[in-house]
Amino acid sequence: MRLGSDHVRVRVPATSANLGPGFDALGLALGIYDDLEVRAIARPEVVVEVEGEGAGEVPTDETHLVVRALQAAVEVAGAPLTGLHVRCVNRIPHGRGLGSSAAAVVAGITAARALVEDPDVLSDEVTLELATEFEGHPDNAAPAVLGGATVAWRAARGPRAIPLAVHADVVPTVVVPTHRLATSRARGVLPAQVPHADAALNAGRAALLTAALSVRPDLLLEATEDRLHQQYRAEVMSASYELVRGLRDAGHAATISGAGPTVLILATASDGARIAHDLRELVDERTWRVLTPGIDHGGVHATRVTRRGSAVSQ
Ligand SMILES: Nc1ncnc2c1ncn2[C@@H]1O[C@H](COP(=O)(O)OP(=O)(O)O)[C@@H](O)[C@H]1O
Ligand SMILES: N[C@@H](CCOP(=O)(O)O)C(=O)O
Repeated sequence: MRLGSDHVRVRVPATSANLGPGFDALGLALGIYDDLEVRAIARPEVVVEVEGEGAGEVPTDETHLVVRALQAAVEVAGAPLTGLHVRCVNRIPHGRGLGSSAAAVVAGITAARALVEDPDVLSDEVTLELATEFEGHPDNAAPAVLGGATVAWRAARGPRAIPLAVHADVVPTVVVPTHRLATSRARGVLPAQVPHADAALNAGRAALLTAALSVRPDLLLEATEDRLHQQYRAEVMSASYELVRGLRDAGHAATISGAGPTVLILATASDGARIAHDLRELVDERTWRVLTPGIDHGGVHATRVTRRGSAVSQ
């Protein structure tokens, strides 16, 4: 296969995974975005420019996560690629449980999809499959690809995901700490086994959560109860865990976002603004940021840039 374009732009959302009981399965796309501009160049070199989150920290050569995912996808498509120039404007904080690594991987694959002649070779399913290989779990990649809320699972034929309707009244708030925690570390403290009663509770709550999110937001507090991962992770994110407990005791549907340490609160619109206001009063603004990003409904989006400067959506 040949390249169909040599210049594309990609916008990819942040994601909050788990949503409490839906460990490695449920996720929600948030209105915080990384923007990328990718050019396939004739010189055999890789140049990466990064502005915003991760600038001066992530590599700027072929080991950059976006480049690795893009190259893997181009290889799947069987298209030739000599060199790359990638410019990233990053707004998704790294290592906070807001799916920055999944966003980088999904953006790279989606850039490849827009660059190659036949984008169908890199369908949503192939994108999810490839992204899950990079990530190790599909729950961030699924909403990053599809937007909105998703249920993702691993089938014998590979990872799969379906969208989940979200009630128009559901409003996410995220409380983002300044400190980071690698997802690998937060996965490393999880036990190999959990009590059967806890597993049973989580199965019930995850099922309830799909209903609460879509038709019964009044049940979000009960539906976001979890005993599978958050209490085990408390030792590596004590302040976040305490904040979740305090918010839940006050009646709010708070959870650790992804592998943490960000805290996610799912509220109804009437409560959302008040919760964000109260949190801004409560937390130390030197160490926490309170954001109400809204839900992203479109998922990752790419445009081909033509020589005349006009763009064609992918
Ligand atoms: N936009 C990006 N560009 C390059 N690398 C990235 C990007 N986003 C994340 N990463 C890599 O992934 C790491 C964070 O991944 P992870 O620990 O899974 O946390 P998160 O919850 O933010 O996904 C970063 O430290 C960086 O190495
Ligand atoms: N299910 C995963 C989700 C990790 O999300 P991230 O945003 O922290 O990368 C987990 O809980 O480990």
